[in-house]
This record gives sequence, structure tokens and C-alpha cells, in this order.
Amino acid sequence: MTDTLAVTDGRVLTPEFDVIEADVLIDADAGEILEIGPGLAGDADGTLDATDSLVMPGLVNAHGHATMTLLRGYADDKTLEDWLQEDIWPAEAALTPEDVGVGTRLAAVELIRSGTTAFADMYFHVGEVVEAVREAGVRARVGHGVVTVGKDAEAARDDFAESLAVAEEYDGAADGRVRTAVMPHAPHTVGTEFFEEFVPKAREAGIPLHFHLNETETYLDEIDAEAGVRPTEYADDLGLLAEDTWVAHGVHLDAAEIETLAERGTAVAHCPASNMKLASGMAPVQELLDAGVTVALGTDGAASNNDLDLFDEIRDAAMIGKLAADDAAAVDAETAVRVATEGGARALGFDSGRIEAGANADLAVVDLDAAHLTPEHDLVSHLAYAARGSDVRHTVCDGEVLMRDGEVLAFDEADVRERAQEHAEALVERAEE
Ligand SMILES: CSC[C@H]1O[C@@H](n2cnc3c(O)ncnc32)[C@H](O)[C@@H]1O
Ligand SMILES: [Zn+2]
Repeated sequence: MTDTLAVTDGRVLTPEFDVIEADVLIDADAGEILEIGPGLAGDADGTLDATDSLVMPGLVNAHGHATMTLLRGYADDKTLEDWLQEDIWPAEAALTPEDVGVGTRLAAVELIRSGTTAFADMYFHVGEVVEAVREAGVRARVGHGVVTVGKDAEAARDDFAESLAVAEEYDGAADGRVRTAVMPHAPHTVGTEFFEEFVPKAREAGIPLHFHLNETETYLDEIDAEAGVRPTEYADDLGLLAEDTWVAHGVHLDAAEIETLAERGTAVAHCPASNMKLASGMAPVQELLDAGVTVALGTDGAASNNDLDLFDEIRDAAMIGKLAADDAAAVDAETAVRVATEGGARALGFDSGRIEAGANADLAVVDLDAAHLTPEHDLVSHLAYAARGSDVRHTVCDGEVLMRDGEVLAFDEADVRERAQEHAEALVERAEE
């Protein structure tokens, strides 16, 4: 017999971005939405009350490094290059697999609390990330991040080979909620010969790719010095761009690069808060959208953000999108919410990001009973410009309730936070020895 859940008595954001009064009936076993309409509570085995609330698709965080919650507030107010080289990479050299498990659990609590049901993760010790995702009940596209600069040829090959092996090992884990990708860090941090050797192998195995692209001007200069071309052309020549590939940042893209991304069907995970904090620049989001590129949103790691609340990213994307285009109509409210939901789902290859029969039952229920969400002229405007992650009341992923009335069900949250504090302190102590 099917186990069903009805989200009742709320208003629902439809794929057309209408807001309708309806219940949402979910097949909890299949993890799918069955029906949207009035009076469905009677048909369900369980209910989730959405009175005075808006039922929206779960948010999708399309770029990040979950373990970096342990480094939140460790080093701020620097450029990307100084921050990575002086603080972050030395700290990461002292990371243990257990740290990754603890940091990812902390990230999962934060994601669930703020209505994010799917995320991308590029990091190390991916087995630990997968275990945390399994326990949390969220959905994720994970991969081992490859850096070959500073390594001898054998260590560099091993690193890229590990990314491929990890992607093959964990794809489909956690009842299919975990999918994988091969994740070379960036065009300038991985040697050309390793791309040439391993990208065809990933393509043959049907494994998607994910990497940082054109985040800062310094990084453009490095590829220019090495290959004399823009990084997007360099990546394209190496076969790195395709429909199942998504890149992070895409801040400094010229018109030809935007065209190439559109032609290849490669999505861009825009990370506005990280780009502002590190003063990396303003991504041409409206130009990307106008060219037909799928745009998604990412927080990047919590050490460059400094939280994992995607409602901030929605607002930031709309704000900085207008500044970048010098046009107040650019990246409007509906667009910003769409990129955080359906754009992210498309980039990560999940059948989520919309409330529709047959789609994954990945939802966030936002409590509208708040001063900062009053009056109700336009709820999509509220989602883009006024709502916060802390307004999320319930989170559902794959048909399972992960947070009910503000209580995260998968973890003992106090224990996760205590362990994170201990591991963060010990990590920094080891790093600074
Ligand atoms: C090889 S695993 C991922 C690697 O990326 C580092 N990282 C974190 N934030 C950024 C960013 O904004 N740009 C480039 N690299 C970043 C992270 O610390 C890991 O070392
Ligand atoms: Zn990143």
C-alpha cells in the first residue's frame, strides 16, 4: 500500500508562478508529487499543516563546499587568492575524514532549516559527505575536487583518478538521492595533460563535470599566460563543456564565452554573496539568461558567504543582477526565484524545482505570518526580496519530512553543533601548529 502525505490548507506556488489555494498530495514511498488540488487531506496517511503558509519548491544550492561550515568566520575580508593561499588551503591540509562528516552534517542542518532540499558539493573524503547526506535525507550531487598544481605527476594522476572512481562508486547512493560528478577545481589549478587524459574517461562513463570558471580576473590571466585564450575556449577545447556540465561563478565572461556556454548547454551556478564578499566581480546574469544559459544559484562554502541561506542568494542575485546590467528590471523577482528552484534542479540533473504531479516531492513551506511579510501584495516578491531562511516552517525531500514546525528530524541539532564547534577548534589548532 502506498504511504501518502498531504500538505494541507496552504497556498501553493505553481510552475506558472501562480499562487493557488490547494493541498499537495505526495507519494512518500516513491518520493513523488501525486496531485495538487483542494480537499486532498482525506486521502492521505499523514498531513503537514500549511495554514498561513506558502508551499514552494525546495531550494537548490548548485555550488558549495559543505565542510567549510567548520571554517565559517575563520578568515574574512580578503581577496579569493589571498584567502585561499594564506588561510583556507593551510587549514584544509589538516582536515580529517571525520571533520568532513561533522561539517557536512552542520551544513545539512542549515540547509534543511532554510528550505534547501538539494545541493552540490565539491570536496574531499566524499564517502563521509555521502553518509551525512544519507542521514540528513536531502538530495545532493557530490564529487571529489581535483587540484593538480603543486603535485608531482603521479600524485596528480591519482587525484584525478580518485575523482572518477568516487563518482562511479557513489552514484545512486542513499536510495538514489546522491548523484555524482567529476569535479576538477578550475582550469588553472589542473594541468592540461590531466584534463586530456581524464575528461574523455568521464564522458565515456556518462559522468557529469563541475568546476569553477572565470571567478576572478587573476584566474583569467593565468589561462591567458598559459594558453593565450579565454578560459571558456580553453575548457571547450578540452571537452569540458556539455549539457550535463555546470560551472560555478562565471563572473568575468565576455560575449563569445556566453555564446559558447549557451551552445554547449552548460549551466552556470551564480554565487552572488561569495562574489561580493571576495570582491570577485559581478556576473552578467541577465546576459546569460538572455542568451539561453541555464542559471542556478549557489552559496559557495560557508567560509566565503558566511551562511547557507539561499533566500539571501535570491535577493542578492536580483540586486547585483540589476547593478551588473545597469537596469532595475533585470533579474526580476520571478526570475530570481526560478533560478533558485528550477534552474538549480536543471543544473544538477534532478527532477525537482517545481510543484507538479510526477516531480520529486522536494518542498519548502514558508510561514507568511510575520511582520516582514505583511502586507501580501505579491508573494513572489516576498520570496525574492523579504523572506528569510528562518521563515521556513517545514522542509520535505523525496517525500520525507526533514523539518516539521521548525524541528529538524534527522539529527540531534544540539549534538551536531557541539561536535562542529569541537572539530572546528581542533582543526584550526592543528592547522596553526
Ligand atoms: C578541491 S575541493 C574544492 C576547493 O575549492 C576551494 N574553494 C572554496 N571556495 C572557493 C572559491 O570561491 N573559489 C575557488 N576555490 C574555492 C575549497 O577551499 C577547496 O580547497
Ligand atoms: Zn567554490
